Amino acid sequence: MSGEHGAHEGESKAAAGSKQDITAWASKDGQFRRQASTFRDKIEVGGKYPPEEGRYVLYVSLACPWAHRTLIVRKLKGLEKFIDVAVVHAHMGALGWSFYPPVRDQDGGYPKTQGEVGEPDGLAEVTGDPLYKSKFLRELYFRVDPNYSGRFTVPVLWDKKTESIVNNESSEIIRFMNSEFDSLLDEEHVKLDLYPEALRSEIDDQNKWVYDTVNNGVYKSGFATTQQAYEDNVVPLFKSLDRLEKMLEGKQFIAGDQLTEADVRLYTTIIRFDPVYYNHFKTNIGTIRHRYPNLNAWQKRLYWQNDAFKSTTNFDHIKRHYFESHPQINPTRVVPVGPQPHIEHL
Ligand SMILES: N[C@@H](CCC(=O)N[C@@H](CS)C(=O)NCC(=O)O)C(=O)O
Repeated sequence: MSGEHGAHEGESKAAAGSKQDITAWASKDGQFRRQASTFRDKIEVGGKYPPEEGRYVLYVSLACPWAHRTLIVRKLKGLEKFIDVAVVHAHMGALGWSFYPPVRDQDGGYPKTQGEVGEPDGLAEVTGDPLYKSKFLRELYFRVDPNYSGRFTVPVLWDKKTESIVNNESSEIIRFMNSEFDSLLDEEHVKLDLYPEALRSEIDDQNKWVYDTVNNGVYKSGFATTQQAYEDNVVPLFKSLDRLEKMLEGKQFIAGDQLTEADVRLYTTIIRFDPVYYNHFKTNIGTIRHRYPNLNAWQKRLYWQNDAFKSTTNFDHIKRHYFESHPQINPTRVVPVGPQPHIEHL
């Protein structure tokens, strides 16, 4: 279950020091490498973190595809009474995720540093930090480990009882959400198994290449700072989309004939593709809606026919986050109006 983000751990440690500008993403060779997550405990029956009503809080950004996975699975499995949700603001500045809008410069733009708490700016669904009224997500990490030197990422699954982080790796969080609450759920939610025994090897296989070339592939294309690094990633990304398009021919779901975590993990990238990645990350060999009819139909079915997908998809947060938070890519921070609609109707 581990290892999704394990490949390049040491590499970005230095770049992740709290004095560094955390928006300096790429390595010297122009390639973006995602750092491994640090907190890797699990919720489990009889374990240190047992399933218990009202005990946990999931800190998320509605913009973030990794956090989005956990929100979808929380809804699909009916875990609302066990796990509350806290939502950060969409803008991420040099100090990382914040629970408040940043203070704007006199000209209305965002300042380079972001130490101050700004006025509410009308972005709906930002909850702030319900537990500690923190200004920045980093405060939670330092609460647990004052010497923490990794990145301050969402999602964070927080335990109210021990005041600690259970886990900050989405691929693991969705796995224990899928199984470890079952003894406390109604039949319908127990029945929904997103990682069924019979499909595990198929799902594991797909997870590997989909993670590397699609989920992370869009970031590796978008954060590349050399032509070579960009092309080295954007081409495999579209090869994988072509492959997924073929896999979905005459099929409803990615793995087997049922909804699984493979659908959840792919959806959070595909739903952001036309509205954001296509132009912001220059992944513009084609759009989902024009080049990939099967993928488009698949994302529309999930969005329009399953509330766990629709109710957790917030295009305001998604668009504002990317276009406003990466000045090295979009210095004006102007947010494009299209595509219209963000997702086509069925
Ligand atoms: N290992 C993580 C990756 C999470 C991640 O990279 N989240 C991004 C937002 S989409 C983040 O919080 N980045 C902040 C940073 O790296 O400083 C997971 O899948 O849970």
